[in-house]
Amino acid sequence: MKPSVILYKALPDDLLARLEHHFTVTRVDDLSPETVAQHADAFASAEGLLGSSEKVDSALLEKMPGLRATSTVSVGYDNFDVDALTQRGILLMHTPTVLTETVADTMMTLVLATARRALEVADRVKNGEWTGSIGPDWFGIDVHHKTLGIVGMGRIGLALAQRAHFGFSMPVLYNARSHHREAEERFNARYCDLDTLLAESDFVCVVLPLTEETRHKFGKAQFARMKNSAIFINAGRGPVVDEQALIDALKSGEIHAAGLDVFEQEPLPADSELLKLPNVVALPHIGSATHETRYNMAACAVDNLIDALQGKVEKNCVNPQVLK
Ligand SMILES: NC(=O)c1ccc[n+]([C@@H]2O[C@H](COP(=O)([O-])OP(=O)(O)OC[C@H]3O[C@@H](n4cnc5c(N)ncnc54)[C@H](O)[C@@H]3O)[C@@H](O)[C@H]2O)c1
Ligand SMILES: O=C(O)[C@H](O)CO
Repeated sequence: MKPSVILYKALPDDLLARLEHHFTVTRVDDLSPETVAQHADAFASAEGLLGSSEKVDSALLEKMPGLRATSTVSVGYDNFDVDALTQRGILLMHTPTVLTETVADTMMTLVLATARRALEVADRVKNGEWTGSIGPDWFGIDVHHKTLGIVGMGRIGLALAQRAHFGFSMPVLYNARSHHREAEERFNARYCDLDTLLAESDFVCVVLPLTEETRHKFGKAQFARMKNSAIFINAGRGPVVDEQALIDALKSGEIHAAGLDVFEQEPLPADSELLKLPNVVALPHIGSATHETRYNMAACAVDNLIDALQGKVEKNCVNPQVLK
């Protein structure tokens, strides 16, 4: 008999067929208590779980006593209680690498869009305001040769450093828990403490995971250390930033602009003050959202679940200690 799995995300037809070749699949809309109650038998007997963007905590695991592996269609896994999974011997698989270049492109998009005010002036054109030669009130600021600071020098940080160094001749600063030799050797990136990075960077680019250590790492004090001309970019996780402190810093002129792909609350509420500020570019968490990359992430997650339930895990595992 095939193992049973719960699928809580839509998959392309060929990937669903691949999953169904290996498993008996129960498709659900979400992991809410109502959905779990409605499909209680399927949850109770499932050995695998595949999807994204839903909380997987002890309360859910209580309802899934047969669970052996979870597979998320994302690299970030802050919505999983990793300790609870590990204690129960359940593998957590994720999708690093396949999305790295696409997310770095998104971050560069935010750098360019905020510096050149691309969305703001394009809206003015659409509103019929381009009626003569444009003046300084339409101008942006240069990106090339400015200093770009990266907080979170992992896979995506490294791909951003590559773009900044080779594409835009930007000096790259970075802050990390340890030196990143490849970033230093290939992209001439300079390690510095966070306060120095904040004080010297023209663009402060954050691509940190959300952990207890990084929650609200950027608040009033950090924005105060940045240049008044600095542009703040966040594509890691929203709660890494104290959003009210960011709004205050943007309104008071403490910093110049912000480009954001992630928010404390997602979807960003339509009445958020961020949306009233002309110097904010807000994207709907599209870091990895291209057709190619979202397909590759889903394929990776399907293969990860097959590997995990067949005992063939060699990569993409968050808690490999479960295997020992
Ligand atoms: N906006 C999006 O759509 C999107 C897409 C992909 C990833 N992400 C986010 O980006 C994060 C990073 O992805 P990645 O593939 O580069 O991961 P990664 O693990 O390769 O890189 C994360 C880096 O952050 C560093 N780090 C962690 N805590 C730190 C701290 N307190 N101080 C300094 N550095 C610290 C780690 O050492 C690591 O080098 C993910 O965890 C996810 O939350 C967002
Ligand atoms: O972590 C990730 O992979 C992205 O944020 C998409 O959810």
